[in-house]
Amino acid sequence: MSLMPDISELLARARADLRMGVPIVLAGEGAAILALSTETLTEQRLADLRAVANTPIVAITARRTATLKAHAYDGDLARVIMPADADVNWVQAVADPADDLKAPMKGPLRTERGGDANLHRTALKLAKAARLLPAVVAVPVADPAAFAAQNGLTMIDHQLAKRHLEDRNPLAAVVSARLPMQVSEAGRLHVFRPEDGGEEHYSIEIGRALRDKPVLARLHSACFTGDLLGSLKCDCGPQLRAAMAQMGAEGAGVLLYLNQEGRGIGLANKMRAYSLQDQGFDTVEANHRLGFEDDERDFRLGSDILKSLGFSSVRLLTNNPAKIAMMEKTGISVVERVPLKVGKTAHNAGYLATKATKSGHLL
Ligand SMILES: Nc1nc2c(ncn2[C@@H]2O[C@H](COP(=O)(O)OP(=O)(O)OP(=O)(O)O)[C@@H](O)[C@H]2O)c(=O)[nH]1
Ligand SMILES: [Zn+2]
Repeated sequence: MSLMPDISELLARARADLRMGVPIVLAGEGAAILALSTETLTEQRLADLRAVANTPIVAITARRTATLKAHAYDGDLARVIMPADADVNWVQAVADPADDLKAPMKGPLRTERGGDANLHRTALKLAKAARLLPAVVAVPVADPAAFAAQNGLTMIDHQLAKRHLEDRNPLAAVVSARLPMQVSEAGRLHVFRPEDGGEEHYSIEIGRALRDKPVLARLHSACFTGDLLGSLKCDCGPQLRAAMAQMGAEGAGVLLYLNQEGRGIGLANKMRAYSLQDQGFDTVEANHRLGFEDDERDFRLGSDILKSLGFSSVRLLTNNPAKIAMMEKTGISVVERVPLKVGKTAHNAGYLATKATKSGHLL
């Protein structure tokens, strides 16, 4: 018998540690690093890191590196060498594009060439999964197991982590209950929880959705600003309401409400992106300047939930061809694409046009 947490539980702990500003230990074969999120870094922790090894690296994604005009010798990421006198402000200016235009970085950034960046790559994936900026400060650490035990830190085995981060966490159906709604009195809300205790996702059944026929379905990614606040910057709120209205009118449908705020980067990062959009960057450029890809969502989640509810075929309400492709690839057949062309405003015309030209959305 062992009460030890497994790798998915340790990764959940590591995400929480990064969010709190506590370092984690990533142990690979023959090498290990101590890593901290740049976003939650303090001068004290930086000094502590330097006491462990006086050679901190700031790992950033190649997207962020391109904006900083540095070399990403590691391909998808770069290991920026910290000058001896660099402080937390310096680290945060590397990681966070908020002041890129106001205070361009002085001098070229030096990045590591050669050596192994695998541990840093995994640390960046963890920062993204923690919905933080994708940037970490890291130093090498000898004897990682003893170091983690002495300091009470979470230690992650790199090989296990790498494999686990590619998989998705199995979802458990937690509870479902009747929910009469304006669009249909026959509603039912199901709550799904990932095994690692991560963010929950919801499925809302409207009317009587038969399992042996294609169901009218929508995979809706959470948009706090659009869904709840009536933001005019996107089309999410009107799309959500139009999808539900159509399901109500047809008498059946299933709405998946996926907690993938900001195309999977989280609300804080989405607001960072909005602030860059006010500096003139479009929705895709803003994501890249922050160090993210255009879209960080995993739509396999949607097919997992549909399958667990017993659906295998859908009429999908979407303008996004990537959602259709992912459904088909993961065993849900899309017999029809039902367009959702609502919610165009003077504020979001540019956003919708960018989605059409850069992300292949159908206008
Ligand atoms: N990063 C980022 N996310 C945004 C921005 N505007 C909206 N979003 C997010 O984009 C997502 C939109 O999701 P959906 O409407 O489900 O997806 P879609 O890819 O537009 O596809 P369809 O609506 O199905 O056509 C939500 O998670 C929003 O929070 C933005 O400017 N930047
Ligand atoms: Zn939105």
